[in-house]
Amino acid sequence: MAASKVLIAPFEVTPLDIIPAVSSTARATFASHKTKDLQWRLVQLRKLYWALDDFKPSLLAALQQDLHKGGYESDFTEVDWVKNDCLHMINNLETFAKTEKLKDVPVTYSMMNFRVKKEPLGTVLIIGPYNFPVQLVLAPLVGAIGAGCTAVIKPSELTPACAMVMKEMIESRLDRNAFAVVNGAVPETNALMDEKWDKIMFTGSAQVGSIIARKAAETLTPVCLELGGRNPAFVTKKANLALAARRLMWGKCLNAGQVCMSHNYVLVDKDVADTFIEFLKISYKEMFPNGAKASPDLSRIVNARHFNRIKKMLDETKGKIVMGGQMDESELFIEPTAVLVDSLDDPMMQEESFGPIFSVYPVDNLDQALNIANAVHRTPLALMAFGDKAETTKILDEMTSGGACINDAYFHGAVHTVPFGGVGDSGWGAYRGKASFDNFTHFRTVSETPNWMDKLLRVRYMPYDWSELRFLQRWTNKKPNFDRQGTVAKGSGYWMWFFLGLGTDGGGVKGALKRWLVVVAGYYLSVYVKARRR
Ligand SMILES: NC(=O)c1ccc[n+]([C@@H]2O[C@H](COP(=O)([O-])OP(=O)(O)OC[C@H]3O[C@@H](n4cnc5c(N)ncnc54)[C@H](O)[C@@H]3O)[C@@H](O)[C@H]2O)c1
Ligand SMILES: CC1=C(/C=C/C(C)=C/C=C/C(C)=C/C=C/C=C(C)/C=C/C=C(C)/C=C/C=C(\C)C=O)C(C)(C)CCC1
Repeated sequence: MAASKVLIAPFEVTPLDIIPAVSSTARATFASHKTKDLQWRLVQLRKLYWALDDFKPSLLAALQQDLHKGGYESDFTEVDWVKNDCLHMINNLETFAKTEKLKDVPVTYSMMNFRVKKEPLGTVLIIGPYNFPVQLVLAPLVGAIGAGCTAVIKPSELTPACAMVMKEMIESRLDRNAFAVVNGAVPETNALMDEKWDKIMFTGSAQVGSIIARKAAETLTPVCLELGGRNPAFVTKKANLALAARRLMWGKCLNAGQVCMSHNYVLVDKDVADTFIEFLKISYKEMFPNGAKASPDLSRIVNARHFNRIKKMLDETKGKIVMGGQMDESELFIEPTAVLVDSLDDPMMQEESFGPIFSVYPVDNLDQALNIANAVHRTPLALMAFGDKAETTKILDEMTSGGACINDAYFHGAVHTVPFGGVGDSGWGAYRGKASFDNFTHFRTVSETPNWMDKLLRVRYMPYDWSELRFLQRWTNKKPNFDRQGTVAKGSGYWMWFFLGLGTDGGGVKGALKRWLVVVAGYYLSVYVKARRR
């Protein structure tokens, strides 16, 4: 799609003195209750869908201008991706928003209609990063609209063209009193943080995330934090090395590796390290036959500061560059680069790359790989595992991460309908699909006591009467099926199931059915054999 002919307004910082009014307008709109109407929310989501369609040329041009992001990636992972997200919310909103009957209620209270009512949290602030400047503010917005919140968005100032197009798009197409965009950097974010919000959703670095969380704590404002991490990839001897190399290369080349989930380093079995590196080079050639610099498909680094941050990692590494290594500051170009390292202290292991460079660290075995990965960063945002079933199971069992992908680069985080989020210092909370709705929703438990029940409720009123309590307890308290050592006691119920299930408690009902099947088959076989003998 041609993106070059579109005119984008120069970046304009929102004046600090209007920020309180922007926030109070959004709060007043929420207080009017109009956002609680599902039809109102659906109309806003439908308008956002068509706004994305109509503004697509401007958004693609802005992504090209800010990040040199090609139209293909911009459409696939930003504009079209959010359109699909919008449709998913529109198509499922009624189900997500439905009041749910609570089933885990003791029979004693079952007539009190316990339920969970889904209520919008209120007015929320969405702060975005630069790497997917459209997706990472608009997907949270889809969740906020779906949940019935009003919202103010603060896009990254490092992608000014995207910020300006989104401001125009949102404020011209959505309810202006409910949704607004504030543009700017630290002073504007600080001014926004001085306002009262019902939730803050922040996507960005762990360093700024902790500033936001600290400030939010002063007013006990809940936060959803989507942060970064030093994400490991594991490649064992049993992995398909060619595929692992190709898929990991994709993960490092999409958006020039400026992807929060992409691998920082690859822990590869030392016996196959050389072969793996050869396959990386082959994949590079296949993806960029004329070299990465000449390709329209490789984004550039967002600015000189980040270019120099990445360059410094390469300058300071003690490792050996085994693929790539070219750079051109005038174009903010960095070639997809692999560095063979042998020390945990290497900057290529310790710092978040957030660019097209990664390290390859040969290991003796999977246990060593897991020890290293847990030492580098115990709670990364993502983890990628290539190996056989037993190995990938071991990796998932012995190391945590926000999300994980087996046999691919971060595909668990590429789909708009499934929950996405970090763990520990890589993030708090999740969103996307139903999780986006839940992220901005208060799950309010409601019960309703009928008038006629009052006689039954006598037991709770003063003056207390021990005999009434004992009576209630005799009828309603459940008995434990375990002793003081924590061992499950084998009572009459256990033995009944033991005999009916033909011995052992393994396999549950399915196991018992299988055993019965064997017995019945054996019986018919013996009848058949006897009949043949006659
Ligand atoms: N988990 C995720 O979904 C996810 C997605 C994308 C990026 N990230 C992470 O984000 C980082 C890169 O993005 P970035 O450089 O735009 O992040 P950043 O933290 O520098 O900036 C994010 C936002 O915070 C604002 N900001 C910056 N400094 C601030 C301060 N001192 N006080 C208040 N606000 C401030 C910026 O204006 C921007 O809008 C990487 O660490 C990456 O891993 C995480
Ligand atoms: C061919 C037919 C079919 C099968 C089609 C298949 C299997 C298609 C596969 C498509 C793939 C692999 C698409 C990849 C998409 C990648 C995306 C969208 C990446 C997204 C990246 C994101 C969101 C990044 C986020 C970054 C963050 C959060 C932080 O920085 C059938 C089976 C459909 C039948 C018809 C024919």
